[in-house]
Amino acid sequence: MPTIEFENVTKIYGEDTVALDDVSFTIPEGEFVILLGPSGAGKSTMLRVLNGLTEPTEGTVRVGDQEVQGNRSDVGMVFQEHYLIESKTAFGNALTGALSRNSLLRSMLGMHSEADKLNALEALDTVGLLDEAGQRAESMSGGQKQRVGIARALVQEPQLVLADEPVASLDPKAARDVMRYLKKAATEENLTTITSLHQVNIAREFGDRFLGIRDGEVIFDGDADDLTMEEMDRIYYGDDVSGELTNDPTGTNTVPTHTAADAGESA
Ligand SMILES: Nc1ncnc2c1ncn2[C@@H]1O[C@H](COP(=O)(O)OP(=O)(O)OP(=O)(O)O)[C@@H](O)[C@H]1O
Repeated sequence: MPTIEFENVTKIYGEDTVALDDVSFTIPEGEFVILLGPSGAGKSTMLRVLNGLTEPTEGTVRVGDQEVQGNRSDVGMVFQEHYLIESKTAFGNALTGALSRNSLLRSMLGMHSEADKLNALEALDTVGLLDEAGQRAESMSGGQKQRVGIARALVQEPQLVLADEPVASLDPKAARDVMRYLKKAATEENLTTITSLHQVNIAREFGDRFLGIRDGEVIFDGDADDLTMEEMDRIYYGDDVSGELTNDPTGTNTVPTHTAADAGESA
């Protein structure tokens, strides 16, 4: 699996919306990285630049020794919405991950190779859903559907996995389950994985490394021990406002998305 490298990457939307501001970092192979930051900080843009859906205005993004140019089929994506085909089984949905490797005709005819089928079953096993392989997506829980989404990404045989708020719409227990399986898959396959998350406590449990993004800049780069509550305050509320997270009465530290960034201060 390749190293990821951002070198002085800037992304400006339209005339003057600076989503990424001269961002540089390197992620070694197999690392499980979590992006933290308020709404509008630039996390999704970072993921989109990595899978080639968005082109940087300046700078270079490399996966391995190749510069990212255009959409990549070797990146496994997991989204907040699972985008499963509800009428298909878990197995059928996982198999769609093989589409990018097969011809359109073969795919339309449902002619999947034995290797693809085996891959799909192994991927479902990895996310703990082998017994549910024959169950239709429409009858699965939100957490199970997200795990099928992870299986589908694994069947793609990706070089890296990017997950954009994969547990945002789940309750805390289901969210932990999904993250546990995502981490397990990444560890078993030594997959470099980058996930954006708003649930701070869940993030701390699973991340090897955290990048704190604010106003398009990486203002924190460290592990769970470095990620103190003061650092979290700085990432989510900036240098001016503090104490919001440290005083969180619920103890869940699920970061509200209605931060200053929403009010347009980051644009
Ligand atoms: N397609 C686009 N066109 C114009 N501006 C955009 C576009 N996509 C994002 N932006 C702007 O770029 C900035 C960064 O947005 P981005 O979606 O990357 O943030 P984010 O950290 O992922 O936020 P969230 O947590 O809400 O998903 C914001 O100011 C946003 O409004």
